[in-house]
Amino acid sequence: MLGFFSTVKRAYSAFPATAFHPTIYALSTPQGQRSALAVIRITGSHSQYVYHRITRSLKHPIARRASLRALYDPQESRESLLDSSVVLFFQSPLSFTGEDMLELHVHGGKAVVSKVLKALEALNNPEHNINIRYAEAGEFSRRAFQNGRMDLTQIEGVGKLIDAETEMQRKSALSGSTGENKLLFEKWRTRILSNVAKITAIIDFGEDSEIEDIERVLSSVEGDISELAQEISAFLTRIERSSLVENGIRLALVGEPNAGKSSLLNCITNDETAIVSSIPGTTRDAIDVVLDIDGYKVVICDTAGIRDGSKDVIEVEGIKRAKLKGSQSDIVLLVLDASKKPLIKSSLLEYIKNEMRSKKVVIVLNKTDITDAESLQTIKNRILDKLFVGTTVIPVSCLTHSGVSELIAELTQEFKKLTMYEDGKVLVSVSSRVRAILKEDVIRGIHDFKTFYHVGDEVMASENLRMAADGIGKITGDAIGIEEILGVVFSSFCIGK
Ligand SMILES: Nc1nc2c(ncn2[C@@H]2O[C@H](COP(=O)(O)OP(=O)(O)OP(=O)(O)O)[C@@H](O)[C@H]2O)c(=O)[nH]1
Repeated sequence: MLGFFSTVKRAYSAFPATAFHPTIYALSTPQGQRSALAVIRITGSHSQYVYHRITRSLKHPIARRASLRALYDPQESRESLLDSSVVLFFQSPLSFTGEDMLELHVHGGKAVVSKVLKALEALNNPEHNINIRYAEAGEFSRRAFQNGRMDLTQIEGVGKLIDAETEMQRKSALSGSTGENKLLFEKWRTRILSNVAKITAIIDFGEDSEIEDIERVLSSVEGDISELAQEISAFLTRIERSSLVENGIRLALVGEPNAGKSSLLNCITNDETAIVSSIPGTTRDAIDVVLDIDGYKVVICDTAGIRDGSKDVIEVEGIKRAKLKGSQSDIVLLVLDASKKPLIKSSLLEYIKNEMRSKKVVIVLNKTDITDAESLQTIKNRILDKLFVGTTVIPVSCLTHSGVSELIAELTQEFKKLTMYEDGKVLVSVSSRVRAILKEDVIRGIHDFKTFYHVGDEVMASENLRMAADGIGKITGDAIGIEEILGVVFSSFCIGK
């Protein structure tokens, strides 16, 4: 009996849902770049055919074994060697897409890649039912989804993993790509559906039951759903924190003219990895630099010096923008010139105290190389005791770089605090699609369930719970009518993914 079922299962799974779709191919490594290797992937029922034609081998490829093969142009004579390549074959269903898949690891020269791609294109022969074409964006992942190899959250997680630029972005993408989120969403869906089943039983058979039994079941449903709503809300908070990791923590350098803001930016960028080069505006405008600081994506903004009484329209505009950047940032670095008297003008002091009240402000006491130790200690005490009680003061010298590593260590602690949900809980990054469905379908469904539950309308209460469950189905791709969702998910993918 067991043998029969396992045979049936094998026969079924060996036949992917996309079996009659054209075989597709694409360059999976970056396009148009000279490199040691380039990987061309082919997926679909004609993958083996491609293998035979392009290697001129009559033997079946051995699955999951890398072998060195000469590649030939199938259209030309025996001498038409294209390249010598490592070839890997994956047999359906045990491949990324669930279909037969072939990988050609060719040399990464532009001419080699272009010639091999042309050779694959020439294998298209619709008259003989051999449909082979270049893949569309996200088509490999789409087939993986269609053949049940991954759900939508995993596919979106893989997309985020590929896009990750920093260590924290990589970490937060993992829960999606490894299927951890999928398991959590499935658990929620099952929990909601089991509560829907309980209410449905009461609607259908309630007349035959004792009133106390009905009330007991309904209140257990309400209790369980309330608990679940809290769990989902906590998950949403974790997602919100993770969006800081994804979009970058915004750090504004604010201070009076000549305090050393640009010098500090240069110090930090020298020490850390610049992910993207500086994005200049006009010389007096705010400048954003994107950095990787200890695994966190950080957008540092150098702003125009803030001072009163300027008549220069461009400077006035620069000051206005500097203040705006300060208020839009997550952390403000207030740069003060320790050698200057007064240390800070009252207008800037008031501005920081009033406008930056709700923000983390770190005071950077610059130019310590030209300030004696005694005065420095007096200034530090004055800041901590009078000017900005309870803030953090880091003395630095942009000239000698002293104190810069302490400043970076302090900032990293702040980044941790900003992005941490609860001790030990890792960040979780999901697509904006998933976030929207959780808020609009799932949380709203649960909210409306409670409203109808409290007025005693079990039918509408259960209908809204079902809507919440369908929302989760939309997230993972289990919902009926999924086609409209697929376009949204795969539109952001690149070719060969
Ligand atoms: N001695 C000393 N000079 C410094 C230090 N940091 C900056 N400077 C000098 O201070 C002057 C102003 O530095 P900037 O970095 O341009 O100051 P800023 O705050 O960006 O100035 P604005 O663009 O006018 O707002 C320059 O001459 C720097 O060389 C430091 O740590 N020690």
